[in-house]
Amino acid sequence: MKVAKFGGSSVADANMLKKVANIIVSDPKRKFIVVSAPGKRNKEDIKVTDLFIELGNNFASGKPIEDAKTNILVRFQTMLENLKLSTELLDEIDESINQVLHNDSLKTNRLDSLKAMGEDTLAKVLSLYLQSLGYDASYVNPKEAGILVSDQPGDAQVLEESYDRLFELNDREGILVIPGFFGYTPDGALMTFPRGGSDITGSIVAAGVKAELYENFTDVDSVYCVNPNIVSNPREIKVLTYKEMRELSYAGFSVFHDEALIPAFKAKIPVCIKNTNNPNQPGTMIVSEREVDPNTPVMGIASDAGFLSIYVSKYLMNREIGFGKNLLQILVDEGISFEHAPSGIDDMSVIIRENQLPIEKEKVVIERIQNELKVDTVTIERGLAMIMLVGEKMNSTPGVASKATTAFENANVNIVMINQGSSEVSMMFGIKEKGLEPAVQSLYEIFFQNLN
Ligand SMILES: Nc1ncnc2c1ncn2[C@@H]1O[C@H](COP(=O)(O)OP(=O)(O)O)[C@@H](O)[C@H]1O
Ligand SMILES: N[C@@H](CC(=O)OP(=O)(O)O)C(=O)O
Repeated sequence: MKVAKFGGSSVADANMLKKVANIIVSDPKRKFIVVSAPGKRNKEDIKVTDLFIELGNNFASGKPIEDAKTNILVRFQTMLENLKLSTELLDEIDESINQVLHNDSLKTNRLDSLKAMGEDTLAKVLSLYLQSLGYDASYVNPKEAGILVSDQPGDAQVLEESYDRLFELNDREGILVIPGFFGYTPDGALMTFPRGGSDITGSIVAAGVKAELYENFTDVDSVYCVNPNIVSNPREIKVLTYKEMRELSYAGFSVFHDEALIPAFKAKIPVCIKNTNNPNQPGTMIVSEREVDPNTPVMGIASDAGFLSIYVSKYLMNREIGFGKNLLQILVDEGISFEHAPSGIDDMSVIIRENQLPIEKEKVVIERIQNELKVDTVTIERGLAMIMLVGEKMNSTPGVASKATTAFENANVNIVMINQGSSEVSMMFGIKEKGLEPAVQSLYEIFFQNLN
């Protein structure tokens, strides 16, 4: 049996849901269906999850919630009407919103309960639609499915005991439609995964039911070796390893959530990324091992903006036992997670996502580093972008770094930092944000343009 997950773009409106239903029923092995909340119908549109977040934030700050609520209800109303389904579900959404907003025991995870309603409602809509077409389909809530998670609002992690519970879904008849993006703590509290986390649900379900394949349907024919919004018509990737895909997603390939690889990887379930608008295309397979073409040691170029670097220097830092630990401990104390920490003899940089260290918090962090670590210099540089080259055999192929630096030079982009990943499959470059697009385009040209 297969697990098929449909992302926000695949369930954005009634027309897309018709395509989704056709895909599901065209293969009887597609028994376990995981869905996102309706995503953007066009570039200017707003994702339903973002509407729920707006509603929750407005409520928390005492602002009116009516506009966001109306937008959500209209979105589902249009969908239900175009699918010729009853609109009774709208009263249920309205009622659920009110319950969540006025139940004080939900204070710590109220936003999670709201965010989850997008996927929850969509799963109900899709199962009703499949039933209206005459198929045996049912909505299965993640609690009923057995998805147990840690008590971390907006950042939940699956608990191991989920997998045995999920396996029991194999005994159920018909097509099972499960909302993605959330699970429940053992105490019964709803928690969401990080943003984009329906991919994670799909992977957990695939591992739990021991699926033969996890199909992840999105809006592109395949994973490309570079973000298609930066380079037009880039080279398609046919096969990737889990490790390569995880590195690439972590560093900016938004097509698949980086945390979604692990459950599938551990259970050895192959993943296939496919296009809902073009389902007959083979898509991209993600597997344990692949043959390496010596001409393409670099499989992909990932990039992301919105980073900052804390640069610290101190004479004889190399001789001071525990310096790195103490620096990172300050970040732990301040609740800041870091991404990379390249270091030299007398200096060390810590790369952090800008949203982890808002300007208001900067002063405290700098003062603590100065006072507690007695450093010579500490500076913070914002507006950085990271570019990651990824490929399983990249680091045993001579000349990759030199080709990459030539590409930066050709684009006239200065490299602020270089870090070779310890995983040996990636090489990272830090640059100023404004150089991101020219640098990525130049790297693409040097590594991929002349390949067939
Ligand atoms: N390297 C890449 N290959 C394919 N798509 C990419 C890549 N990098 C970024 N993307 C973007 O990811 C999008 C699909 O991811 P996402 O919007 O999360 O899909 P979904 O709505 O299915 O969850 C594509 O439309 C594309 O713009
Ligand atoms: N709807 C959630 C979860 C998700 O996976 O969405 P999408 O499939 O649109 O990336 C979000 O927007 O974060």
